[in-house]
Amino acid sequence: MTRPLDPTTRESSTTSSSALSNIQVAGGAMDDDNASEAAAASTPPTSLGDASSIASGKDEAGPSGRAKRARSSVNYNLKTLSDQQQEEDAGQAAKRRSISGLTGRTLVDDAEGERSAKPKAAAKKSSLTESIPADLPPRPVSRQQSVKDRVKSVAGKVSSVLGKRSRDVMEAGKRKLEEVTVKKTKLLKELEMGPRGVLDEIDLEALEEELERPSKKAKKEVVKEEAPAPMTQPLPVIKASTGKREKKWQKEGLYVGQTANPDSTQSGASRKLSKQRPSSAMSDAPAPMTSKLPFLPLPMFDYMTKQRDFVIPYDVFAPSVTKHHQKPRDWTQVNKNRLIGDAKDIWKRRAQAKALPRSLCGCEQPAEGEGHGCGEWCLNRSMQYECSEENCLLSPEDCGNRAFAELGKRLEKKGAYDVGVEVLATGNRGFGVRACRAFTPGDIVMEYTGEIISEGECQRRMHEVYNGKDNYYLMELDGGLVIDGTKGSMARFVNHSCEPNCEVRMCLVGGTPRMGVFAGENGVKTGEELTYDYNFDNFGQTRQRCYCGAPSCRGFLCARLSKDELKKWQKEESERLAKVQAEAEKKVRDAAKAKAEGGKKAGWRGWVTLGDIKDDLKKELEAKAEREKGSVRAARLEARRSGVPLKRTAEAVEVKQPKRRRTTKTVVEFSVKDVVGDDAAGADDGVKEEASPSASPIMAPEPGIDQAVHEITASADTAIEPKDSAATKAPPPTTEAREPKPESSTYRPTHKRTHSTLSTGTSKFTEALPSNSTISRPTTAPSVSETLSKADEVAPLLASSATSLVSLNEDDVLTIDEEPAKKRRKFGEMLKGVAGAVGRGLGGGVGTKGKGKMDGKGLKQSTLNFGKVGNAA
Ligand SMILES: C[S@@+](CC[C@H](N)C(=O)[O-])C[C@H]1O[C@@H](n2cnc3c(N)ncnc32)[C@H](O)[C@@H]1O
Repeated sequence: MTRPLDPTTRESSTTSSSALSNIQVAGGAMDDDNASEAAAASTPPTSLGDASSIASGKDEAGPSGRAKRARSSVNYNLKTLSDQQQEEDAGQAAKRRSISGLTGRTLVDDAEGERSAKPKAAAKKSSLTESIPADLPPRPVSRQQSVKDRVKSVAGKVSSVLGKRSRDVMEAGKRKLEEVTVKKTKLLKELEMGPRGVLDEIDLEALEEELERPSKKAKKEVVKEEAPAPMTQPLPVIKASTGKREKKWQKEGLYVGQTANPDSTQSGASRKLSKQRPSSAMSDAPAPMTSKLPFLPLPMFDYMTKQRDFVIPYDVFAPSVTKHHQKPRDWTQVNKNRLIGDAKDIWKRRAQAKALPRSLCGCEQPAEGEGHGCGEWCLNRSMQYECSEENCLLSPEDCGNRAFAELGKRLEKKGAYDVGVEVLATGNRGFGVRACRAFTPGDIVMEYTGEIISEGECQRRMHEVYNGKDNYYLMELDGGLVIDGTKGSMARFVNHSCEPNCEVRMCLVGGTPRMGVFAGENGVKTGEELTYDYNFDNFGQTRQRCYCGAPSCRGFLCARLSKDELKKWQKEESERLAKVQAEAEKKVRDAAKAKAEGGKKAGWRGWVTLGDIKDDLKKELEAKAEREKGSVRAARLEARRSGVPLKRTAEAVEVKQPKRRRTTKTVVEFSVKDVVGDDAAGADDGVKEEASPSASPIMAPEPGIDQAVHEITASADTAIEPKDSAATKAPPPTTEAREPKPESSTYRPTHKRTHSTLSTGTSKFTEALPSNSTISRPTTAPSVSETLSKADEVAPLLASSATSLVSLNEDDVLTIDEEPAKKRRKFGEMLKGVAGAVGRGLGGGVGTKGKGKMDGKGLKQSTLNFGKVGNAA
């Protein structure tokens, strides 16, 4: 017969209750399986034999209706144990109670106390006892919670604390429970050996606490176990702290934080969806997804799970950052084709021959949302005709084969975005073209325009005009015609690539062939350099290296070379390089050799070594002395030295003095370079003459100044003639011929000047000189020493009789101005100064620009424009 179990009795204690009975009750409170085990295991050995216990136990268990697993080794009869319990004397019970430490009082006292404290419970119990048949032993009531109960409640607490977080926490609790069960089993085994109050040794309070507050280690474990299921996108790597907080930048835009492989985290439906979604040719962005992110997904990700057309509202346009960068110089931009020379005839003939009746392409109107018509199968398109009103029934909006018309409309707007391209310098390939907007596959980017020439003209230009140039802009058009983009559109700057993003196609627009640069099959992104495959069979005379940088680069601006060709080329190239190197080395050796020989001729054009000048000077003085041997001049000089006057010849006496005349202003300008000589000067300069046309009576220049002016201008004049010409070799006029000169006698230069009539003879001062007339700088001129010696000679003469003031302007031009006699001396001084300056230049080493200031003492601050003077080494 079963007895109803009042839950309150489990907590209350009766006189008959004991520690042992507690165990029994606790066993009853457990689930069925454990109950039997616990009951059996927790029952202490009886005084009865084990066999009878087992037998009676079996008998008693039957009616209770509880499933009891038979234990092979030991089983205990609860009923027997209960009876026995009742028969135990109070002393024994009190002893046990005191051992248990649950209360300090004896069991009897305890029982009595409890009875008085809980009369209701006792009354209830008595009523219950009354309802129980007398033959049944009173049910022992536990006054203390069983170990298992407590463990369970602790586990419950644990799970209530952490349970919501994870099942794993529960698992941890379960493990603890098992541990406790093991401990308990051990304990009961010990009890089997005799009651030793081992139970009391278990610190249940501590255990409870331990379970309530898991250790740090346990916490860590829990956190570890709590970590969410692995995500497809690896979590950011946490670096060892450097003590400094580093900012973590997001690498990309919208898709940051998404997994790299959305499939693994996507639901079946969204996986399917993402497969259906067409991958954008223009974007590398991963497909949107909803994954188990550590944070809530942004709203846009929700939108992205739904399939819909996605249109970027506007094309991204990057205005040029190279606006002020280097721009091509020799480029005349021409945006329309121009027929040149015989190309016109070819064009006409071609037009006549091709004047076929046009037919309609017959393409159908595209359905709503289907894009453009006149696609791949358009008849016009396949024949390289552009559709127009004449050959296509579709509207311009619906037709997809009107590239040039579209381009025309775009360019009409003239905006930078509409043009969409810009020229910029590339690193190693000259100029190139960059897209400053995106172009979808097949879009026309620009037209290749220029001069349309015939093939014959093309060959001629190649050999005569562009020979030796690095860049050619010749593009074959059609039917023996070529577009020369030298004067053409921006398309001429498009470089070659072995993996291009554009292609060049010819199209007949209204019967006229036009070349266009079209975006390739992958389109063109903003900022990309436009390229197409030149596809040269042979690019110019030499093979040019290709610097396109594509992985499949062919290496050269030509069709791919065979292995043999490549080997041959490499051999030739290495030979050529070796030759160039040898030449360079030879030059260096020669220079070193020349330096070792004393620096002679070691310099380059414009440099004169000191040794050269000294040698030249010496040689020329000797030659001059030789020339003048027996000359009138030599005689005169000798006469001066000796003090014996020179006897004048009859011829000389006959020479009439020219009539003195005065001009208001006669300015003769000489370049210092003309004075000091071309081999020293090295730059173009002129000798300017300026004279007032109005002649006024002036003093005729004295023979001395005439001679001086002659000498100076002669140095310029002779320079126009080759040095070895008869004029320069002719002996100088005799003294008799020059001083005094007959009025009619005029010194005429040995050559005709076309642009200037610088007067060199006295009578010529009467001539009206064109104002600012200039004598071009001679290409060859007397050497420095020649000029210097002349200057030395001329100076005293001028000092005594010159009528001109000579000044030197910024452009190293000597200006001779007619001035009162008191200033004449200065000319001589100046020339001396020139000589001095030359000397200083030689000593100082550098004289780069003819420039000077003159004061009473001579030329100051002079630097002479005959290049660098000094030791070239
Ligand atoms: C039609 S032009 C292109 C524009 C040219 N870069 C310029 O500055 O005028 C062709 C020339 O550009 C150079 N070039 C073009 N593509 C090149 C490449 N991939 N590698 C090396 N040079 C290239 C070659 O000198 C070639 O002769």
